Amino acid sequence: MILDLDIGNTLSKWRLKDAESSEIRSRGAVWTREEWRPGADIPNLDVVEAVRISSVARATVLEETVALLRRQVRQVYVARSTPEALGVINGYEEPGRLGVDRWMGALAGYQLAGGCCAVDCGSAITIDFVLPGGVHLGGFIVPGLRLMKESLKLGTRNVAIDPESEADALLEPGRRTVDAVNHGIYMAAVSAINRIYSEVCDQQGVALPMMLTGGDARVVSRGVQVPHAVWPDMVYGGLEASFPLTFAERAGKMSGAPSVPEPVSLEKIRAGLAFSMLL
Ligand SMILES: Nc1ncnc2c1ncn2[C@@H]1O[C@H](COP(=O)(O)OP(=O)(O)O)[C@@H](O)[C@H]1O
Ligand SMILES: CC(C)(COP(=O)(O)O)[C@@H](O)C(=O)NCCC(=O)O
Ligand SMILES: [K+]
Repeated sequence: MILDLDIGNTLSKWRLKDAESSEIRSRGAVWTREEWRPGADIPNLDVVEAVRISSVARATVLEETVALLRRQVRQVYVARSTPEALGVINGYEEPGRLGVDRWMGALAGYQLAGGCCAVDCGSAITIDFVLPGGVHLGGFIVPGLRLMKESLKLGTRNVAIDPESEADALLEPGRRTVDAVNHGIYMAAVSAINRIYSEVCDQQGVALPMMLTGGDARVVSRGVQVPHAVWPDMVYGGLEASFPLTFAERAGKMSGAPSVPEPVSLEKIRAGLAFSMLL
């Protein structure tokens, strides 16, 4: 079995993948914490022959996790943000400082679609751009839904936005604190994504396919007007592309990869921008 770890600032997600069939056997998430001890929530390492890790947690937490894993697992692969990988040129002045989850998302998006806009809706909402030739432009970081809610300190922290609620209901003015907060942070997130995407496509003269991932992707997706695909396992896709271990991965296949969304024309994006300027 292959154990893939996506350690974020809020949740540490894991996924067990069959090394022969490439089938996903199980998955889970535990709150990211300072020290890592295998508990009921981490799968039994006896069946694990390889671990692949994307982590944005503090270096010491990662080092400790890796040390613990190396004692029990033959192959441990730790993803790093590098100046170049798989045809993508890291756009950061200091490439190593780009969040590894963002780099994994960019690599997965590029392997799937070529040029793309990779949006990860987690503790933070990150928006990265890779041009058709593989040049990563860098990106934008916006507080995630939960962080925006917490920063308001209005006691609505535990009231999540209902992923099934109608999108346009979220466009209505809230008549209770929890609605005012949820509608507000939802609009802040989706407005930022829609506008940033349009501005960068306009600057670069290319309409890019957008992929959305992260724990809040489903909620945010309904408000994103840009044609896009939701790819929950996009960060894992970057691990599969970076450290291919199964037959399918060696053929470039990434689990759960969606079909590439057809972007709208550049003209339409520019018209939309011009219109928003008029408002
Ligand atoms: N099971 C869950 N427990 C807590 N938050 C969840 C859960 N599923 C989805 N979420 C939402 O996803 C967000 C965390 O998404 P995630 O992409 O895992 O963040 P990160 O990668 O920054 O740890 C939370 O802020 C919350 O809004
Ligand atoms: C921006 C992030 C905190 C997002 O992490 P996440 O929301 O997935 O927990 C992470 O990508 C990170 O720590 N980045 C390093 C700084 C940067 O990317 O510029
Ligand atoms: K994330």
